[in-house]
Amino acid sequence: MALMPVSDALAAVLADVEPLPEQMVSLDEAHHRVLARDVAARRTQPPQAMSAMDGYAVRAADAAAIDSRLTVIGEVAAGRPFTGRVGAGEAVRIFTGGVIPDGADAVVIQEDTIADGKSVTIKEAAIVGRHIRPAGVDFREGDVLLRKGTRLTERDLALAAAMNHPQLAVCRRPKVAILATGDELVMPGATPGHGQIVYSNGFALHALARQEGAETIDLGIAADTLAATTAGIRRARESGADVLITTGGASVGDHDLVQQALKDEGIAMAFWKIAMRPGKPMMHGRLGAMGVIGLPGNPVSSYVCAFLFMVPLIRALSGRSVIHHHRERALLGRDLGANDQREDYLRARLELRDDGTLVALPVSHQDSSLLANLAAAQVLLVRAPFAPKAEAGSPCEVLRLPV
Ligand SMILES: Nc1nc2c(c(=O)[nH]1)N[C@H]1C(S)=C(S)[C@@H](COP(=O)(O)OP(=O)(O)OC[C@H]3O[C@@H](n4cnc5c(N)ncnc54)[C@H](O)[C@@H]3O)O[C@H]1N2
Ligand code: MOO
Repeated sequence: MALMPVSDALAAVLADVEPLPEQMVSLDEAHHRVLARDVAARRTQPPQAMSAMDGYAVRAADAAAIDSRLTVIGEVAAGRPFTGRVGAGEAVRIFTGGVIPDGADAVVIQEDTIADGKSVTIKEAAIVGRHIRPAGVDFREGDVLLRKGTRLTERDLALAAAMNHPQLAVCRRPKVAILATGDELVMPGATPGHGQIVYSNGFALHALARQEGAETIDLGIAADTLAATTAGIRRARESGADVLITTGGASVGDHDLVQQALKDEGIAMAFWKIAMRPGKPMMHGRLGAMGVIGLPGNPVSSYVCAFLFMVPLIRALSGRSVIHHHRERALLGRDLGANDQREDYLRARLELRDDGTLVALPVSHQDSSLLANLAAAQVLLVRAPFAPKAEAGSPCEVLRLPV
């Protein structure tokens, strides 16, 4: 198969992907979940005009002159409205959040009054509407304030609560099973034997998937045999995973068995090999209802491909309306040579200059095994296939990596 352009590969990964079914969750469980439906206010907020300050509710006309003296006929606190009416020459003691009594059209703050038993002297002229929050100034019953596809922030939760929703309809979290392959891999903390490598890819993949709202299933490390790889793939299906992510064994070597195992299990392979660097040997297909992304084993290739393909897939399954990474403009921090047929995703540091411009400085060693400079990078600098050489200071596009 020929190398597939990155944009075509991404379109294939996302083709026909539908948001997962909805479920109701309490507000406590809804943080960072994705709304499956629009949410309309169940009440008007505030439901009545309310005081924004502690002071006196008055008729502005009676309190327009300094030293006006008004009779205090009652008190209103938050949750305890005053049932009477403020008439000429009268005032009602009021506290923040109290319902403005009938007849009153202004609040004079406590600091601008002198209270004297049953009367109050006004020391600052009242103005109609001053310190009053009109009914519905925040929102009205029926207003749609949260949209389907929104990933709920903590602020959205407060708003949903104020709209009187104890629960929200969200999409089920995607289940992402992660299977590593490689005889050479040992877990962190072990003492690696000669030629052994410490397993690292899965830690980034699980964390990235979870950060995007997925539930992850750890299928461990399969040995480089067809039987072990196939067993891992079967466990993914049995676990009900929506997505299987494999890492390693994606290339052309004698021990690269992932593609063969997937084919033996009946995968409908959409592509293998992308015109990108790092990440060329990535593959994608569907095994029944389960989407499969076969990531390359090189640690940086594995991460960059997951960032570019797994993340949008998880977002689409989660029901998010915004699934694509946002490209930002920056200036190139150093000269770059002409590019070949592979779209490049260069690890780069991002600097903010005093004049507000962003400068992306690609690290000098871009080998796909180098995790230290992946961790140190803040962005991936995107270079189109066959981009001509570019000088420091010329415009470029970057994708910010998660913090
Ligand atoms: N003749 C060719 N050789 C290679 C090609 C090619 O086109 N022709 N492509 C190269 C590219 S590009 C990549 S990327 C790699 C990807 O190969 P695999 O997916 O088969 O990866 P492995 O061989 O299994 O591993 C590569 C490397 O990464 C280490 N690794 C693997 N898994 C993990 C893990 N979970 N944690 C940490 N490190 C891991 C592994 O030990 C190897 O060192 O193929 C090139 N070859
Ligand atoms: O695609 Mo590989 O990731 O160039 O090393």
